[in-house]
Amino acid sequence: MAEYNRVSECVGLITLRNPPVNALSAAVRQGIVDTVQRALSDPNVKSVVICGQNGIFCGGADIKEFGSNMTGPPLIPMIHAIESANKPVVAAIEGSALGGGLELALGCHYRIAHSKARLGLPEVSLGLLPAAGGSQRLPRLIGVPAALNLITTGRHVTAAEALQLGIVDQVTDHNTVDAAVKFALSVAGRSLDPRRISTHPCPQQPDLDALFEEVMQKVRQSARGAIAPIACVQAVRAAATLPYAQGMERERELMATLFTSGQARALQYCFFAERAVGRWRMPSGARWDTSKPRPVHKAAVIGLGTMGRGITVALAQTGLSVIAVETQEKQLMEAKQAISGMLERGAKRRGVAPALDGVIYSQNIQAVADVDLVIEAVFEDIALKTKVFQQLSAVCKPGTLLCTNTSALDVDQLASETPNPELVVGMHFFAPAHVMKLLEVVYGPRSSPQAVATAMQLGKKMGKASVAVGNCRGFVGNRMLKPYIEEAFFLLEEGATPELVDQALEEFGFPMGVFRMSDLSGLDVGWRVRKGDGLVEPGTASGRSARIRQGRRYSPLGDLLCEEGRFGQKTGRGWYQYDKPGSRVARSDPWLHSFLGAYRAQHGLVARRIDHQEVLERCLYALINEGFHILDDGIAAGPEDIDVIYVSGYGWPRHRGGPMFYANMVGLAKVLERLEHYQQLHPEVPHLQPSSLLRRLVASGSPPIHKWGEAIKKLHSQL
Ligand SMILES: CCCCCCCCCCCCC[C@H](O)CC(=O)SCCNC(=O)CCNC(=O)[C@H](O)C(C)(C)COP(=O)(O)OP(=O)(O)OC[C@H]1O[C@@H](n2cnc3c(N)ncnc32)[C@H](O)[C@@H]1OP(=O)(O)O
Repeated sequence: MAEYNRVSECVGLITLRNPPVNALSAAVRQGIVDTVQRALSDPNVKSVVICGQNGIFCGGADIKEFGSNMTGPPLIPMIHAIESANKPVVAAIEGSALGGGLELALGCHYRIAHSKARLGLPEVSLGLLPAAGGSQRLPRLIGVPAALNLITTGRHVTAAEALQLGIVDQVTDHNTVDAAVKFALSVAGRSLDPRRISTHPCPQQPDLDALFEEVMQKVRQSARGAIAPIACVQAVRAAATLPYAQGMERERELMATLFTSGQARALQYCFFAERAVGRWRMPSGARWDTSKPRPVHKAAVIGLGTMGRGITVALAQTGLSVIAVETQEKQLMEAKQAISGMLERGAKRRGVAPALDGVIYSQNIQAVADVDLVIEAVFEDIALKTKVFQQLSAVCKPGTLLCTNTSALDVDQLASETPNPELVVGMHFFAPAHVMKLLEVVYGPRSSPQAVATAMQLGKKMGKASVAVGNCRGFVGNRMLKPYIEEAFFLLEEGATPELVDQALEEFGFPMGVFRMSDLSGLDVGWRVRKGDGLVEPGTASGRSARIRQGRRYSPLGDLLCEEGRFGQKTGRGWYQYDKPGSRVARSDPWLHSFLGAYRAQHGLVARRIDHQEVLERCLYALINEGFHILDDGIAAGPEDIDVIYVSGYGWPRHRGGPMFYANMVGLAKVLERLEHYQQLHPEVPHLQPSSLLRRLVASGSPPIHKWGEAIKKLHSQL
């Protein structure tokens, strides 16, 4: 769909019409081909302007089409036809020009952008490269280093940066189409040869080989196994070293490999999953589009430890007034300094003024009387939290939403201790709360839809990937983490080392393996939880029976390390050793290896050879199996909720789409078969017992992930 009008007598105006982002669907491509042809064949038309409706130029190729048989005119010849036109074609860029949208603009002879527009080639984040000539035209236009940066990171640039880089010719604060029409009139009749980017050589670059080598090394390191960033470098290299036609051929070959790769499917799934989680539903039937959030202008944070500080910063950065409460004076002063520092650094990075005045500090809980929403972030102790909630219920104005940032305690129990349980939800942030993208919004049976809608909207305002989940031990993320960590402990007992387990997980794509992560977050955290659960016993007992607790296999390895004072990085010793407490570089620790040897001997365990595949299958399939239980219990509405939680909060490699998508890619029957295999070998490990949902899905023919909802009626997947 592209509309054609003649304006100012001799300018052909083509408007892309495909809400919401004017993606280049088959119909839009056909519309462009037809209207360009019409403009070029009209003798009264001297120049052409292409714009998009509703303030957005174009969000790129229609990603939804990638999963189907693509029909309609292909992009590349369409853009070539524009570039080789004998009348000037001007792109009027408002809103966004991304991916194929920018490639279309690069085929035009001139580009005029509104000052608020954003431009970029984000294909890499979808597992692709700019394959409608973008990888070949952009380096020719702005040079190899800048093009490499934009194409390998996929970052969006402002109009001002685009002007500085030479991507656009003019930036306007006024009506972009009017400016483009005026511009088009002014250039009518000029020679277009110098404006055809594909005919330009790439700007000369000294030490080209060294540059590509350096960038490739950097990209390989940060890609964690993703193939698209590497293909992006290869495509730009082709632009720098080959004639345009050959460069295009290389672009096509590289794209063909990426396009059919599982990684592109996974990354595109993530794109849609992140949007789908905003369309939340509760088992009661309450849903995002029928639940109106309450306005939140003023919020409060109670407790200014690490989490409370980060939450205060996240709230203040959205422009809210925040009352930050900490009863201990010394803590309050320290927190004020830390929060101000974080706000200042964040503002400097974003080039804005720090919201220091947005935060009012108080030692008195009465100060929160007129806020719209409170986030409690005191120590994880149910008695303390209950007391705080009771105080808040007495102090706050009627209707104030009471949120708890607990990561482990029972949100329903807390709600039941207040006179208005419908106003209570969990807002589970991840440390550091002003940086980490994930927010679990935890509803109980009595939470009102309005309370959930308000917390979800606030999460979105803070730029979080907010996922609504039901209340259960560990919610979604931590509940799935438990079997993953337990399997890693069991693998150590059976002969693995922390290095081996971590290497397998890091090669899979996690930024850190389970043991390095445990050292970072502190071994004492899990120890405290296990003590609370009555699982920790003195470490003198030996044999198999000493490793069965509460009727199931238990590994006391983490407890034994804690008894030695090895809490991880903060004590300089954990699963690894560190130069000094607080240092981050993990080194193999011979003490740990002999400790493991002695432990195995004490318990009559014989070390065996364990390979990466077993590590991955046991850790990941145990985690995935718990994900199926969570779906079956109705704690998550669909697999996309789990996947977004794992990709945004737990370091699951995005190019593998999240645990449930990964299970779908591996094949549900295979996951089931491997779980059954390990369950036979380890009958005392309940989390290896395949979930009945997994069995039912396999029995119903292992439908693809977006059809799980059809097979299992309880799911409310929004994919
Ligand atoms: C044998 C094999 C041969 C292989 C050869 C195959 C060759 C194929 C030829 C391809 C040529 C390559 C072309 C090109 O290089 C590839 C691309 O262009 S890929 C797309 C690149 N574009 C993007 O990544 C942009 C994605 N979108 C965004 O970043 C944002 O949506 C936005 C545009 C900045 C707007 O943001 P918001 O206002 O916040 O809105 P939302 O993000 O919530 O989006 C609203 C709504 O729109 C849907 N949507 C957005 N972009 C697209 C899109 N490009 N295609 C389809 N749909 C899109 C989004 O999903 C939302 O809908 P909802 O999911 O909520 O229903």
